[in-house]
Amino acid sequence: MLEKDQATEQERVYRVVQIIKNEWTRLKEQVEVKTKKQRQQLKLSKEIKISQGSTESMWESAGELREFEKDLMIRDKELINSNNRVAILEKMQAAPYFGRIDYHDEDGQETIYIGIGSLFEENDNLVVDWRSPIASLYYEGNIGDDVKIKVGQQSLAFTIDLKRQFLIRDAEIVRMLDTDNVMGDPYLLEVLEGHSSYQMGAVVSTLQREQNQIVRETRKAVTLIEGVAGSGKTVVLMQKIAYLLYAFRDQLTAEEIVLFSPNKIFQEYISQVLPALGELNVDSTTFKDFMKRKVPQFKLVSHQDERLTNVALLKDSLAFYEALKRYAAVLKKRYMRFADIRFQDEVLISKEEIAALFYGIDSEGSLASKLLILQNKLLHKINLIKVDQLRAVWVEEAIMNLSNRNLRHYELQSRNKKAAEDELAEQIIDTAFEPIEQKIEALAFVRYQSQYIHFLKAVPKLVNLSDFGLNEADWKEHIAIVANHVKARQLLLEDMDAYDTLVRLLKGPTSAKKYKYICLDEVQDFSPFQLQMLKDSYPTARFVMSGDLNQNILMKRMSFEDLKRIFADDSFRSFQLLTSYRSTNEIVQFSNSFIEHEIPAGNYIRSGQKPVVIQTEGQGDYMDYVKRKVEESTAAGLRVAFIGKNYAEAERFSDELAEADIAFRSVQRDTDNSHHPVIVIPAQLAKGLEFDVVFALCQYPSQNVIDNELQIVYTICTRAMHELYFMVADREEPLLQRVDPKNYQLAEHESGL
Ligand SMILES: Nc1ncnc2c1ncn2[C@@H]1O[C@H](COP(=O)(O)OP(=O)(O)OP(=O)(O)O)[C@@H](O)[C@H]1O
Repeated sequence: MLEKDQATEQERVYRVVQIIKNEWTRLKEQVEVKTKKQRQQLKLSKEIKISQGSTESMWESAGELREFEKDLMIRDKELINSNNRVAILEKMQAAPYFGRIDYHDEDGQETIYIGIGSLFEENDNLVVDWRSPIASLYYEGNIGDDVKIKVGQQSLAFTIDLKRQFLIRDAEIVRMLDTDNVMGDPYLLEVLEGHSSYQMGAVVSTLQREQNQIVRETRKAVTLIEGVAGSGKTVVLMQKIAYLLYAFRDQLTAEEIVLFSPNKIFQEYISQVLPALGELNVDSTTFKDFMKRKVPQFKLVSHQDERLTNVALLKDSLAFYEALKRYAAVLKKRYMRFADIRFQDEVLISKEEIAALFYGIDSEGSLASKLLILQNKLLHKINLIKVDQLRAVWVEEAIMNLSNRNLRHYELQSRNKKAAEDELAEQIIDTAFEPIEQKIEALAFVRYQSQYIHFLKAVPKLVNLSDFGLNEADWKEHIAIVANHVKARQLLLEDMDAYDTLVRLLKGPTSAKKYKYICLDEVQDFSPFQLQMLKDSYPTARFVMSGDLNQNILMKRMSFEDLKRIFADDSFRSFQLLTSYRSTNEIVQFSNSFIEHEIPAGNYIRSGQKPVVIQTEGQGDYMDYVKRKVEESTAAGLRVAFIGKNYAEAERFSDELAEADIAFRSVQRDTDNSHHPVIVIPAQLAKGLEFDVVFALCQYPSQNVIDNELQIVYTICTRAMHELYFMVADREEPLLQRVDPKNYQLAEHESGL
């Protein structure tokens, strides 16, 4: 029966693919023509700019220019949409859809096919976009289920008669399956049993019901996707971005979304997910890069010590953020650091005068608005000074120094020597004062760096240092370090955050970008300060965050309490994903030994071999065993990662591997290339990634205490999809003591098997 069906389905695939091809060819031609036209228009608009000669023609062409630019922008949008569509159609030519649902209600029976984009032939909907409301049926139900879905404001109920999944490659149906409740989701299993890859792909055909519900929730201003390792938090976040772009396509563009990832390796790992769904222009960045762009005058320096110091913990905290805000409020009354405004090596308006003007302003508004008033007052003052300067000696000298030709030109224009000289003097003064006015407009009369150091000095009065295990002497010592950094034009990330926040409090919001959605993956690695800062910098933005507070590698920085405080005024919804799709049941069980609190059980999806414990002390040559396993794995096309608890341990093991003559690549920085079948990597850089085979390097005696060791080990183990090897010095290792012996096996070289 299914075979006969397959022939019919294959016929349909051919027909649909032909229609896709036709649309693709047509659209691609259109895009080429449009791009060419746009280039010509751009050239034209440049020429118009150049022709801006006399005042009159300048106004004419400025109007013209605006028209052109408006037109270009609309065209640009169209072009972006067409480009996205071409990308989707290109993918759909190979696999036009992945699912079919037959359903009925009292009005009759319907069949829909679901793919990554929609396709019409006249009024016939040949493929339905996976993000459309009706496509929810595919994710929400199975044969025989009555499923309610929301279409606009309406809630509709349908009964599902058939759920068919396709695997189509190059327009050929490779496999086709009718699924029911009993079988579960065989496709999912097949996908999960496959090998890891260097880049994550889109997950649309096997998105699970609980994931689909998160993807489609759009009402709340803040969404937190919480879940155990490997439960698809990143998958859901990415699919959600694609969903938002579809659901709000009339109001939201890709440029209005920003996606933060924890590091560059991860950024690259997920970089193809959205393009695979036809969304090409979402801004993806790491927080470090984002800050580097915001504070370009400083170089970013990293901590010498991997551990988060108490000082860093303080600077990452909400208490520090609030201290900064309180400090800014005090600045309205005192402590502002102004610089003299100078002209021709002389003080034009002294810092004392500026301060008197500033504190004399009676304003209930923010510090920034008070500074704006000061700015206007200063500009006004400059205007008065300019009038005063009309007869100044330096102006007369400048006129004298002008060539006769220039002078003649002015005299001819005004036909009056006196008026010509006045006009000239004004021009000379305007030019001379322009840089000063620009500085005032840029609020450059505030000494931001000195103000920041002054804030740091005030911190002991604003924060209880002892809450962070610090005393005044520690703090003083730290200020000296920051002052040296500033002198050398460099800052630590947390100083960049605080410095930029102080500048924002002084200048008001300065960012040109207006993000409507801010998406954060691995939110637990952000500091509360950073999150609050994003929230205040983009007050109208909505937030979608995903994270696992069990994997708080960078110490307990973000807590639920912090999140609740930051988003206290917003509608907030958090979801929990409890099933790990990445790792085998055995790996999940083993890894759970490192979680200190109770976790609700998720579903077990698939089985594999028990994790293997390798003892490195007194058990013969374990490196022979490691070498054999690596060779077997790479021969089978599996990717292997040796993951250390920190940079030093990864480096120590790199030496051992090199000695054992095993080919590998060491990844020690987030700009290193991680594309190699065998890598050695510290946990900090492996977050979010996954490998077929993982060796957890826990055999080294700790040289210094590792904070959050359990969370780090949990993260390491949960990077494994199929095989986990846990390397310890011996069975007395406290970490191993946490694991029930029935959840692991010993390496063959030890058990003598
Ligand atoms: N519905 C699904 N269908 C197929 N694969 C899935 C599904 N959900 C998750 N996966 C796969 O499971 C793996 C883990 O997903 P993902 O990286 O999104 O999890 P995570 O919760 O972000 O993990 P971690 O917190 O450990 O980084 C990926 O390979 C992903 O493709």
